Amino acid sequence: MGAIEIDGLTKQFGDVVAVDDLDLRIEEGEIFGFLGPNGAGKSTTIDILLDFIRPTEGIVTVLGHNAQTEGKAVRQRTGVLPDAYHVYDRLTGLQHLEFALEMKGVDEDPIALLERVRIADAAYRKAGGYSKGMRQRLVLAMALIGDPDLLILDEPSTGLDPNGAREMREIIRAENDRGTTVFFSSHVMEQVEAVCDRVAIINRGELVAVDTIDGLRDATETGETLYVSVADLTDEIVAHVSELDGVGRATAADGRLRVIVDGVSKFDVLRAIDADVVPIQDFSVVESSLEDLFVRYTADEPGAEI
Ligand SMILES: Nc1ncnc2c1ncn2[C@@H]1O[C@H](COP(=O)(O)OP(=O)(O)OP(=O)(O)O)[C@@H](O)[C@H]1O
Repeated sequence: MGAIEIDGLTKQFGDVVAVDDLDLRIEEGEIFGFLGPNGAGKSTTIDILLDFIRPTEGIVTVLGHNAQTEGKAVRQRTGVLPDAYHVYDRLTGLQHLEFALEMKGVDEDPIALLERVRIADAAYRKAGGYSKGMRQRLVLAMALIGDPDLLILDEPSTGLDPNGAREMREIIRAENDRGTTVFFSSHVMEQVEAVCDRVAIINRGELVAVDTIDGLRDATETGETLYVSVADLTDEIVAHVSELDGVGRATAADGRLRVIVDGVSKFDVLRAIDADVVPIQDFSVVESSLEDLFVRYTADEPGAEI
């Protein structure tokens, strides 16, 4: 049994197809990243997993329960960090936990939960004075009540500084070590690359890739990206390079050309850029990052940036 099984899921809002015939299976014990550009259908899919909205078509099973007919059983065993969450400014962190424990009818030590998300030292402070990252941890602590088998996190790194993002990764790993399956959506590619066993990329509601990050690299022609420095990089140069033979995609990145080579040798492409487009000052070849792969799978226009 997979932790999450999505079969033929479609969701339409009027004319908008938010999710289009999606099939996806997340195994128990995985840390799974769910990626896609703005409007790709991530939150809609998550809302269907939790039965906040109903699918137009398809069947979704979470922890062996039909998400639509057995939503209560799903929610009992699932902890959620929603995209938009609310904390009560006048209640302390501890009071939030006590309230949530009572609502769930669970007898656990609230301080231990706050320790797991590393804000126990702020237990007696009002949440109104918490930083964004502390609020996020507080909501995560509430999600951990009852030791859920599955954690669903919608953009858990939003608003966190690099230290906060690293600590969020450590918390995700620690929960996973306790046996929890983690399914999270994110735009922060480094975060996903550092922590996920597998990822799915969706674009315009459709699944475009699902694999390990190494698997995604292997599935692209070279798994490598060329970075080329030229004197004055303009949109015209990017467009011209995009049209060269053997160029899968060309974009501008930090003042350099980022070129994904498709089916020919990197040197042929470098030679063509130098001879036909613009003199090359310098170049480097790097293993494709998840961000490179994401651009490759989701950019609809040549030269488009994420
Ligand atoms: N309640 C709704 N009514 C109409 N259209 C909706 C509704 N909810 C979502 N959509 C549309 O469905 C598509 C998918 O939206 P969704 O929020 O699932 O994307 P997302 O991948 O979570 O995006 P983001 O990364 O920006 O949060 C978008 O075109 C969005 O406008």
